[in-house]
Amino acid sequence: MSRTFLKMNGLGNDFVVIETATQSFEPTPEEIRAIAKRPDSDGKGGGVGCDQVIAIDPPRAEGASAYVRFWNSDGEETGACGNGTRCVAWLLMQSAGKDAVAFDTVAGRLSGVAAGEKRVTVDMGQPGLDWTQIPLAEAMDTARVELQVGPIDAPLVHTPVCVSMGNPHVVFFVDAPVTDEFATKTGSLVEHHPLFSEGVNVGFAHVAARDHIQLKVWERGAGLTAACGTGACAAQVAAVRRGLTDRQARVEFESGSLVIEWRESDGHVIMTGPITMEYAGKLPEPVAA
Ligand SMILES: N[C@H](CCC[C@H](N)C(=O)O)C(=O)O
Repeated sequence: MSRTFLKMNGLGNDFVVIETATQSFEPTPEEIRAIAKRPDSDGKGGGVGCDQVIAIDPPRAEGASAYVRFWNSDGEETGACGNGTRCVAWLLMQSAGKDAVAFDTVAGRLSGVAAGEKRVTVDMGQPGLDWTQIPLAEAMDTARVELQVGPIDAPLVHTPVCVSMGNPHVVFFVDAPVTDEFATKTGSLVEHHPLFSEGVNVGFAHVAARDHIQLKVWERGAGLTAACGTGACAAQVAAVRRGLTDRQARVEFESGSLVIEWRESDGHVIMTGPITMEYAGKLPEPVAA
């Protein structure tokens, strides 16, 4: 029997969401890639098409409503997905008729609360700031990483900040919002730089005001996405570390904004933003190996 899924997005960063209480889902990287492949991306047909695939498994611990797994469209599993976390929190609250929920991921426990019509606030926990938490391949001050891209005497971007939100992020501060082409060219160079032992999500952040960042993210294993929730969290944490923004800021993508607070009291990063339910569908049967 073919498996059902929900197609959702957070500011256009889109997901295929599969609940596994009633259907099994233990995908190979090839199966993830087949699901995530954009239809007609290469004229050879495609799958559903998404940036990430998300599994909502039955809970494994007291107090959690579920255990959640994330995969990038390249087939690799990742530890966090902010926009996806808001979508999962919304689904779990809807099905329980509640306005608060907690669930577990490989990166730890996350909690969400309803924040209005199809809007969710998620506590993303504390950021990882030590080089071993990003992780980096060598000891370094993550607030001023010795890395630059482009000509030595006129680098395109340099001296970024690194932050882990359960997944690795490097944030370059830029004087003006960057184009898709710049983010693609530069981000794809940095994504697999040897300094980042597990790869990295690459953010280009323009601080427009002390409460306003304009951001574009080249995602590890997914490329340029319309928005990136953990990227927005990382950019705000990076900006506060550099003294560029106050503790709460609006992080704006071309597709819309998230509100991110790096809470002074407990160091948790709180993200608020919209979710979109697109449609329900059936997965094609996996090709027999
Ligand atoms: N789109 C996701 C980020 C996925 C991160 C993934 N690209 C990784 O390898 O860490 C978000 O909203 O946070």
